[in-house]
Amino acid sequence: MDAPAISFRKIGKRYPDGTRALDDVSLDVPRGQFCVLLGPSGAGKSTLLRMANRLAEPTEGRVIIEGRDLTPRTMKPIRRRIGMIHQSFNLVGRLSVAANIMTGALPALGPARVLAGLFPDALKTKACMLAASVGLDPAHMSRRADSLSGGQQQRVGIARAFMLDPAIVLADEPVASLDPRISSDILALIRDQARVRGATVLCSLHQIELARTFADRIVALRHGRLVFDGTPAELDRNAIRAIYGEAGPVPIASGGLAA
Ligand SMILES: Nc1ncnc2c1ncn2[C@@H]1O[C@H](COP(=O)(O)OP(=O)(O)OP(=O)(O)O)[C@@H](O)[C@H]1O
Repeated sequence: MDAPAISFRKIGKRYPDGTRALDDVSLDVPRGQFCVLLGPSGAGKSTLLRMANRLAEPTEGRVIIEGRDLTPRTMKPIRRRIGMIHQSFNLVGRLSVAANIMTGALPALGPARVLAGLFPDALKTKACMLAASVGLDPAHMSRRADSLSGGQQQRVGIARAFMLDPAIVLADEPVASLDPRISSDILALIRDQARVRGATVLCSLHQIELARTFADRIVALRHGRLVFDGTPAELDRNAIRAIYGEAGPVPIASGGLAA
């Protein structure tokens, strides 16, 4: 049987200032799954997600990607297999949309070629194809990234994440900086792009309704511990209370619920 795309085994994380962010978290994400991480602010979602490409290091436990232990030695080849989508897009505002999309090839090209803007023609063709598939107009390609709307910038972020045909996409609150009205469009885009390419998605969210709509599976953290693991249908009132406590999640403007 295939190894899971991502395995977290007994993960603990204590930051240098003593903050205990994660405690004994074990989770297998099978290949092709759209797995959403829920939990109140400070629950440890970002810390766990960032461990999958070693942007954060566990103080206890193991991270295994497609059957291989993630270590300083294996990090480079494994990072080529992983795309990342950020909450605040993380684009270089003064660079063109095309250049931003092509920076997604950095793990393969290396920083020197990317900084010099030396992109092979095949990558330029691929960037155009990806831009079209995320709904960007060809006229956008030469525009500065910071001249685009937030929703358009996140489309650039999604195209960039798929540049190296990743097996895994990590999406860290990808709609938190966006107008709630376009959050569904952006999540649908991530899900559909991943589905077409057979990629696994681990995505942290604050909005329960969006999690229910898009997730194959929902996993939740509270105070750094796993407190829920089930299908969207299993995320009932009791589960929500276990995740967010008596006060419950905070309502947000879209009519959905946020932590
Ligand atoms: N670099 C750091 N140094 C010290 N503590 C940190 C650091 N990064 C995160 N933390 C702490 O670790 C805990 C988990 O943080 P994390 O960002 O993973 O939570 P989260 O669930 O993603 O929160 P949010 O939804 O607000 O983004 C919090 O208490 C946070 O303050």
